[in-house]
Amino acid sequence: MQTTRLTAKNLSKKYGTREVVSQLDISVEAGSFTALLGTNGAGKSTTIGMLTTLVQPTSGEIYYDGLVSKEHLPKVRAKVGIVFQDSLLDGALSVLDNLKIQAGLYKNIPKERIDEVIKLTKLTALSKQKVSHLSGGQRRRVDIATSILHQPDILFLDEPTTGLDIQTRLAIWEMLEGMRQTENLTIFLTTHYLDEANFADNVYIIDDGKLIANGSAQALIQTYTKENLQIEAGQLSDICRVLGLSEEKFPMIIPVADAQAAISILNKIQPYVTTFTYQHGTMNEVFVALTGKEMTS
Ligand SMILES: Nc1ncnc2c1ncn2[C@@H]1O[C@H](COP(=O)(O)OP(=O)(O)OP(=O)(O)O)[C@@H](O)[C@H]1O
Repeated sequence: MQTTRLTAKNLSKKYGTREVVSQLDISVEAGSFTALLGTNGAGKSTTIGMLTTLVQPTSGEIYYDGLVSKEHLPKVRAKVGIVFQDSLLDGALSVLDNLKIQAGLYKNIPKERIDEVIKLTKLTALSKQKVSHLSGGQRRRVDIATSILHQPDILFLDEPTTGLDIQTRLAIWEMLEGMRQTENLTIFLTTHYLDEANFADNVYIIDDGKLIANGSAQALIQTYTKENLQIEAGQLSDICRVLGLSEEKFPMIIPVADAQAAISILNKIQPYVTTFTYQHGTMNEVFVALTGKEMTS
Protein backbone atom coordinates (compact mmCIF):
# COMPACT_ATOMS: atom_id res chain seq x y z
CA MET A 1 0.00 0.00 0.00
CA GLN A 2 1.31 3.48 -0.84
CA THR A 3 1.77 6.01 1.94
CA THR A 4 1.74 9.72 1.29
CA ARG A 5 4.87 11.29 2.78
CA LEU A 6 4.18 14.91 1.86
CA THR A 7 1.15 16.87 0.77
CA ALA A 8 1.05 20.56 -0.17
CA LYS A 9 -2.30 22.19 -0.74
CA ASN A 10 -2.91 25.53 -2.41
CA LEU A 11 0.66 26.61 -1.79
CA SER A 12 1.37 30.22 -2.78
CA LYS A 13 4.19 32.68 -2.24
CA LYS A 14 4.13 36.41 -2.88
CA TYR A 15 7.11 38.73 -2.81
CA GLY A 16 5.58 42.18 -2.47
CA THR A 17 2.63 42.15 -4.83
CA ARG A 18 4.17 39.57 -7.15
CA GLU A 19 2.97 36.01 -6.77
CA VAL A 20 5.92 33.77 -7.68
CA VAL A 21 4.22 30.49 -6.70
CA SER A 22 0.46 30.15 -7.20
CA GLN A 23 -1.82 27.59 -5.60
CA LEU A 24 0.39 24.55 -6.05
CA ASP A 25 -0.95 21.15 -5.06
CA ILE A 26 1.75 18.53 -4.58
CA SER A 27 1.59 15.00 -3.29
CA VAL A 28 4.66 12.82 -2.73
CA GLU A 29 4.44 9.09 -2.01
CA ALA A 30 6.86 7.57 0.48
CA GLY A 31 9.88 6.08 -1.28
CA SER A 32 9.10 7.78 -4.59
CA PHE A 33 11.27 9.88 -6.88
CA THR A 34 9.65 13.22 -7.79
CA ALA A 35 11.04 15.78 -10.25
CA LEU A 36 9.97 19.42 -10.36
CA LEU A 37 10.64 21.02 -13.75
CA GLY A 38 10.48 24.64 -14.81
CA THR A 39 12.51 27.30 -16.62
CA ASN A 40 14.72 29.80 -14.80
CA GLY A 41 12.58 31.82 -12.43
CA ALA A 42 9.58 29.47 -12.67
CA GLY A 43 9.48 29.14 -8.87
CA LYS A 44 11.27 25.83 -8.25
CA SER A 45 13.65 27.01 -5.50
CA THR A 46 10.86 28.95 -3.81
CA THR A 47 8.72 25.80 -3.84
CA ILE A 48 11.53 23.70 -2.38
CA GLY A 49 12.12 26.47 0.19
CA MET A 50 8.48 26.27 1.30
CA LEU A 51 8.38 22.47 1.35
CA THR A 52 11.52 22.39 3.52
CA THR A 53 10.16 25.03 5.96
CA LEU A 54 12.87 27.58 5.03
CA VAL A 55 10.52 29.92 3.16
CA GLN A 56 7.24 30.91 4.75
CA PRO A 57 4.31 30.37 2.36
CA THR A 58 1.96 33.31 1.89
CA SER A 59 -0.91 30.82 1.95
CA GLY A 60 -1.55 27.11 1.77
CA GLU A 61 -0.75 24.11 3.93
CA ILE A 62 2.02 21.51 3.97
CA TYR A 63 1.66 18.16 5.71
CA TYR A 64 4.41 15.64 6.51
CA ASP A 65 3.15 12.20 7.40
CA GLY A 66 -0.12 13.89 8.33
CA LEU A 67 1.53 16.55 10.55
CA VAL A 68 0.81 20.19 9.72
CA SER A 69 4.34 21.35 8.86
CA LYS A 70 4.27 24.84 10.41
CA GLU A 71 2.93 23.48 13.73
CA HIS A 72 5.64 20.84 14.10
CA LEU A 73 8.78 22.52 12.80
CA PRO A 74 11.43 20.56 14.79
CA LYS A 75 9.79 17.22 13.98
CA VAL A 76 9.39 18.10 10.30
CA ARG A 77 12.94 19.46 10.03
CA ALA A 78 14.26 16.17 11.42
CA LYS A 79 12.48 14.36 8.56
CA VAL A 80 13.94 16.58 5.84
CA GLY A 81 17.36 16.65 4.16
CA ILE A 82 18.33 19.44 1.75
CA VAL A 83 20.98 19.78 -0.93
CA PHE A 84 21.08 23.45 -1.91
CA GLN A 85 21.95 24.77 -5.35
CA ASP A 86 25.08 26.37 -3.90
CA SER A 87 27.33 24.10 -1.90
CA LEU A 88 27.78 24.95 1.80
CA LEU A 89 31.02 22.96 2.17
CA ASP A 90 34.27 24.40 3.52
CA GLY A 91 36.75 23.98 0.67
CA ALA A 92 39.76 24.28 2.99
CA LEU A 93 38.72 21.21 4.98
CA SER A 94 38.73 17.53 4.10
CA VAL A 95 35.62 15.59 3.15
CA LEU A 96 35.68 13.85 6.54
CA ASP A 97 36.07 17.10 8.51
CA ASN A 98 33.17 18.67 6.60
CA LEU A 99 31.03 15.67 7.52
CA LYS A 100 32.13 15.82 11.18
CA ILE A 101 31.23 19.52 11.39
CA GLN A 102 27.83 18.87 9.84
CA ALA A 103 27.24 15.91 12.17
CA GLY A 104 28.07 18.16 15.13
CA LEU A 105 25.07 20.34 14.26
CA TYR A 106 22.77 17.46 15.22
CA LYS A 107 22.38 15.67 18.51
CA ASN A 108 23.64 12.09 18.68
CA ILE A 109 25.01 11.31 15.23
CA PRO A 110 27.43 8.44 15.97
CA LYS A 111 30.81 8.15 14.24
CA GLU A 112 29.59 4.94 12.58
CA ARG A 113 26.91 6.94 10.75
CA ILE A 114 29.59 9.18 9.22
CA ASP A 115 31.46 6.07 8.02
CA GLU A 116 28.22 4.60 6.67
CA VAL A 117 27.37 7.79 4.74
CA ILE A 118 30.90 7.95 3.29
CA LYS A 119 30.44 4.43 1.95
CA LEU A 120 26.95 5.11 0.63
CA THR A 121 28.12 8.13 -1.34
CA LYS A 122 31.24 6.31 -2.57
CA LEU A 123 33.59 8.79 -0.92
CA THR A 124 35.85 6.33 0.92
CA ALA A 125 38.89 6.97 -1.28
CA LEU A 126 38.36 10.75 -1.08
CA SER A 127 37.60 11.16 2.62
CA LYS A 128 40.98 12.74 3.50
CA GLN A 129 41.05 15.03 0.44
CA LYS A 130 40.44 18.76 0.71
CA VAL A 131 37.02 19.64 -0.74
CA SER A 132 38.59 22.41 -2.86
CA HIS A 133 40.61 19.72 -4.67
CA LEU A 134 37.54 17.72 -5.70
CA SER A 135 35.76 17.77 -9.06
CA GLY A 136 32.23 19.22 -9.34
CA GLY A 137 30.66 15.75 -9.28
CA GLN A 138 32.71 14.63 -6.27
CA ARG A 139 31.75 17.80 -4.38
CA ARG A 140 28.09 17.12 -5.16
CA ARG A 141 28.49 13.69 -3.56
CA VAL A 142 29.86 15.35 -0.43
CA ASP A 143 26.89 17.78 -0.45
CA ILE A 144 24.57 14.79 -0.63
CA ALA A 145 26.51 12.97 2.11
CA THR A 146 26.15 15.91 4.53
CA SER A 147 22.42 16.14 3.81
CA ILE A 148 21.65 12.54 4.81
CA LEU A 149 23.73 12.25 8.01
CA HIS A 150 20.63 12.67 10.21
CA GLN A 151 18.75 9.95 8.24
CA PRO A 152 15.99 12.11 6.80
CA ASP A 153 12.85 10.48 5.37
CA ILE A 154 12.79 12.82 2.40
CA LEU A 155 15.69 14.40 0.55
CA PHE A 156 15.24 17.62 -1.43
CA LEU A 157 17.84 18.50 -4.04
CA ASP A 158 17.76 21.83 -5.87
CA GLU A 159 19.31 21.24 -9.30
CA PRO A 160 21.89 18.72 -8.06
CA THR A 161 23.24 17.93 -11.51
CA THR A 162 23.46 21.40 -13.08
CA GLY A 163 26.82 22.01 -14.70
CA LEU A 164 27.92 18.36 -14.51
CA ASP A 165 28.80 16.28 -17.54
CA ILE A 166 26.43 13.54 -18.66
CA GLN A 167 28.43 10.68 -17.11
CA THR A 168 28.67 12.41 -13.75
CA ARG A 169 24.97 13.23 -13.87
CA LEU A 170 24.16 9.58 -14.50
CA ALA A 171 26.46 8.53 -11.66
CA ILE A 172 24.68 10.93 -9.28
CA TRP A 173 21.28 9.58 -10.35
CA GLU A 174 22.46 6.02 -9.86
CA MET A 175 23.75 6.89 -6.43
CA LEU A 176 20.46 8.56 -5.48
CA GLU A 177 18.56 5.54 -6.73
CA GLY A 178 20.76 3.28 -4.57
CA MET A 179 20.23 5.52 -1.52
CA ARG A 180 16.50 5.52 -2.12
CA GLN A 181 16.56 1.79 -1.63
CA THR A 182 19.14 1.32 1.13
CA GLU A 183 18.07 4.38 3.14
CA ASN A 184 14.38 4.08 2.31
CA LEU A 185 14.52 7.68 1.14
CA THR A 186 11.89 9.70 -0.67
CA ILE A 187 13.56 11.97 -3.22
CA PHE A 188 12.30 15.29 -4.52
CA LEU A 189 14.46 17.27 -6.90
CA THR A 190 14.43 20.09 -9.38
CA THR A 191 16.27 19.78 -12.64
CA HIS A 192 16.97 21.67 -15.82
CA TYR A 193 17.69 18.47 -17.72
CA LEU A 194 14.45 17.19 -19.14
CA ASP A 195 15.84 13.75 -19.94
CA GLU A 196 16.39 13.26 -16.19
CA ALA A 197 12.64 13.43 -15.63
CA ASN A 198 12.46 9.99 -17.27
CA PHE A 199 14.00 8.55 -14.10
CA ALA A 200 11.27 10.01 -11.89
CA ASP A 201 8.06 8.27 -10.76
CA ASN A 202 6.23 11.56 -10.82
CA VAL A 203 6.93 14.83 -12.60
CA TYR A 204 5.54 18.27 -11.79
CA ILE A 205 5.98 20.98 -14.42
CA ILE A 206 5.58 24.58 -13.30
CA ASP A 207 5.61 27.71 -15.37
CA ASP A 208 5.48 31.20 -13.95
CA GLY A 209 4.72 29.72 -10.52
CA LYS A 210 1.72 27.70 -11.69
CA LEU A 211 1.38 23.95 -12.02
CA ILE A 212 0.76 23.13 -15.67
CA ALA A 213 1.18 19.34 -15.72
CA ASN A 214 1.73 16.40 -13.42
CA GLY A 215 2.18 12.69 -14.04
CA SER A 216 4.77 10.09 -14.92
CA ALA A 217 7.17 11.05 -17.72
CA GLN A 218 5.61 8.29 -19.83
CA ALA A 219 2.05 9.57 -19.28
CA LEU A 220 3.08 13.15 -20.05
CA ILE A 221 4.85 12.08 -23.24
CA GLN A 222 1.78 10.11 -24.30
CA THR A 223 -0.58 13.01 -23.60
CA TYR A 224 1.41 15.92 -24.97
CA THR A 225 3.54 14.56 -27.81
CA LYS A 226 3.11 12.56 -30.96
CA GLU A 227 5.05 9.54 -32.09
CA ASN A 228 6.73 10.10 -35.43
CA LEU A 229 7.53 7.87 -38.34
CA GLN A 230 10.43 9.27 -40.31
CA ILE A 231 10.82 7.92 -43.80
CA GLU A 232 13.53 8.11 -46.39
CA ALA A 233 12.87 7.01 -49.95
CA GLY A 234 14.20 7.45 -53.46
CA GLN A 235 10.90 8.97 -54.57
CA LEU A 236 8.80 10.57 -51.85
CA SER A 237 6.14 11.31 -54.48
CA ASP A 238 5.23 7.57 -54.62
CA ILE A 239 4.70 7.54 -50.87
CA CYS A 240 2.63 10.72 -50.95
CA ARG A 241 0.46 9.22 -53.68
CA VAL A 242 -0.19 5.98 -51.74
CA LEU A 243 -0.90 7.82 -48.49
CA GLY A 244 -2.89 10.62 -50.14
CA LEU A 245 -0.48 13.29 -48.85
CA SER A 246 0.29 16.44 -50.78
CA GLU A 247 3.59 17.54 -49.21
CA GLU A 248 6.95 16.16 -50.23
CA LYS A 249 9.43 17.15 -47.56
CA PHE A 250 12.69 15.42 -46.92
CA PRO A 251 13.03 13.57 -44.61
CA MET A 252 9.33 12.83 -44.48
CA ILE A 253 7.93 12.90 -40.96
CA ILE A 254 4.49 11.41 -40.37
CA PRO A 255 2.87 11.84 -36.94
CA VAL A 256 1.32 8.55 -35.79
CA ALA A 257 -0.78 7.52 -32.80
CA ASP A 258 1.29 4.47 -31.86
CA ALA A 259 3.60 1.72 -33.13
CA GLN A 260 0.66 -0.23 -34.61
CA ALA A 261 -0.34 2.77 -36.76
CA ALA A 262 3.29 3.09 -37.92
CA ILE A 263 3.39 -0.59 -38.94
CA SER A 264 0.16 -0.22 -40.87
CA ILE A 265 1.56 2.77 -42.81
CA LEU A 266 4.83 0.95 -43.46
CA ASN A 267 2.93 -2.02 -44.87
CA LYS A 268 1.29 0.22 -47.46
CA ILE A 269 4.45 2.01 -48.60
CA GLN A 270 6.97 -0.77 -48.08
CA PRO A 271 8.08 -1.07 -51.79
CA TYR A 272 9.12 2.62 -51.88
CA VAL A 273 10.87 2.95 -48.49
CA THR A 274 14.67 3.00 -48.34
CA THR A 275 14.85 3.29 -44.55
CA PHE A 276 12.75 4.55 -41.64
CA THR A 277 12.96 5.46 -37.95
CA TYR A 278 10.21 5.41 -35.38
CA GLN A 279 10.58 8.12 -32.76
CA HIS A 280 8.89 8.44 -29.40
CA GLY A 281 8.04 11.86 -28.04
CA THR A 282 10.47 13.35 -25.52
CA MET A 283 10.11 15.32 -22.32
CA ASN A 284 11.58 18.24 -24.24
CA GLU A 285 8.61 18.11 -26.64
CA VAL A 286 6.25 17.87 -23.64
CA PHE A 287 7.83 20.96 -22.17
CA VAL A 288 7.64 22.95 -25.39
CA ALA A 289 4.03 21.82 -25.99
CA LEU A 290 3.02 23.00 -22.51
CA THR A 291 5.03 26.18 -22.11
CA GLY A 292 5.90 27.24 -25.64
CA LYS A 293 9.47 27.58 -24.34
CA GLU A 294 12.64 25.55 -24.58
CA MET A 295 14.27 24.68 -21.27
CA THR A 296 17.72 26.26 -21.14
CA SER A 297 20.41 25.45 -18.61
N1 LIG B 1 13.61 36.68 -1.79
C1 LIG B 1 13.05 37.06 -2.93
N2 LIG B 1 12.55 38.32 -3.07
C2 LIG B 1 11.95 38.71 -4.23
N3 LIG B 1 11.80 37.91 -5.32
C3 LIG B 1 12.29 36.67 -5.23
C4 LIG B 1 12.93 36.17 -4.05
N4 LIG B 1 13.29 34.88 -4.27
C5 LIG B 1 12.90 34.58 -5.52
N5 LIG B 1 12.30 35.65 -6.10
C6 LIG B 1 11.72 35.69 -7.45
O1 LIG B 1 10.79 34.65 -7.55
C7 LIG B 1 10.82 34.06 -8.85
C8 LIG B 1 11.02 32.57 -8.69
O2 LIG B 1 12.35 32.34 -8.22
P1 LIG B 1 12.94 30.87 -7.95
O3 LIG B 1 14.35 31.06 -7.48
O4 LIG B 1 12.00 30.14 -7.09
O5 LIG B 1 12.90 30.27 -9.41
P2 LIG B 1 13.62 28.95 -9.97
O6 LIG B 1 12.61 28.25 -10.79
O7 LIG B 1 14.23 28.20 -8.84
O8 LIG B 1 14.74 29.56 -10.89
P3 LIG B 1 16.26 29.01 -11.17
O9 LIG B 1 16.10 27.81 -12.04
O10 LIG B 1 16.87 30.16 -11.92
O11 LIG B 1 16.89 28.73 -9.85
C9 LIG B 1 11.94 34.75 -9.61
O12 LIG B 1 11.37 35.73 -10.44
C10 LIG B 1 12.77 35.39 -8.53
O13 LIG B 1 13.38 36.56 -8.99
